[in-house]
Amino acid sequence: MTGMRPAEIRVSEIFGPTIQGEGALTGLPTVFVRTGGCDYRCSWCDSLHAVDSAYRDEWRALTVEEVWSEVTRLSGGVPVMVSLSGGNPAIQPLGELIARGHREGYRFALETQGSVARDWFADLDMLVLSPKPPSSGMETEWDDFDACLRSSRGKPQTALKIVVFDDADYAYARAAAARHPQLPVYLQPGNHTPPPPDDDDAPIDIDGVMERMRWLVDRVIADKWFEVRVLPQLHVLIWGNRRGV
Ligand SMILES: C[S@@+](CC[C@H](N)C(=O)[O-])C[C@H]1O[C@@H](n2cnc3c(N)ncnc32)[C@H](O)[C@@H]1O
Ligand SMILES: Nc1nc2[nH]cc(C(=O)O)c2c(=O)[nH]1
Ligand code: SF4
Ligand SMILES: [Mg+2]
Repeated sequence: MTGMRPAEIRVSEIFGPTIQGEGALTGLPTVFVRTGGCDYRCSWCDSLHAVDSAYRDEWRALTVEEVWSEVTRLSGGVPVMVSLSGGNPAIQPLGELIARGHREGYRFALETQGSVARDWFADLDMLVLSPKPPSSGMETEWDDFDACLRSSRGKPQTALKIVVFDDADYAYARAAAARHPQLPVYLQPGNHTPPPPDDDDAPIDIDGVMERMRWLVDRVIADKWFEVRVLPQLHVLIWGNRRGV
């Protein structure tokens, strides 16, 4: 139809290139497109500025072309990995953006909790499914999670990435891994200090992250869980919970 504005993407921030700080692609130069809005409210979410509607004023409704011009400007036109995160990026119309970037040789990873499935998951290069353990206060609907896996049609590289704070979370991660024996599993120690609204540079509890890291390593070794990978959030070790890195 003529005169219709193309579908808009609700964007909280676009930043980078920085290094991917989490999971299988840790260390890889990446541009982040962080969308605004989430169907979850994890008690320890470290990206509340992309979740809480108190931050709505900061979010922008952008067309694919507008998002794309920021991504290419940031990367200097050189193809790079683009991570679609949020919030829950699955609630945004991102299929066209992925097609646009692929035409220019960019690659796309998506981070989602697995609550909303989209056909365009099959067009991703990497799908990171991060179901939420008990400490988050959220309940996993495994039917929805399985729908996400079906939508991807086995095309993108796919991984499970689970945040662990305590014993109950660890047991949840074990059960989630057992449900999906075909998926590589990444365990990520939780960081307990989400940024207070106006202070990006608030110190994070690195000692706590390191303590949970040592505890997690001990747990997986004691259980002879030898297929798992245990990784801290590298960007948090380097920059704390600062935005834009
Ligand atoms: C902010 S979320 C956005 C994407 C999507 N909503 C999700 O949760 O997968 C990106 C990643 O950060 C993780 N994360 C959020 N808060 C965290 C915290 N306090 N400590 C460690 N990881 C955290 C999430 O579990 C997820 O794997
Ligand atoms: N460097 C860096 N790596 C990340 N990996 C996942 C992130 C996220 O918040 O989704 C993130 C982030 O915000 N920064
Ligand atoms: S699902 Fe992700 S973005 Fe949403 S509240 Fe939980 S950690 Fe934050
Ligand atoms: Mg983060």
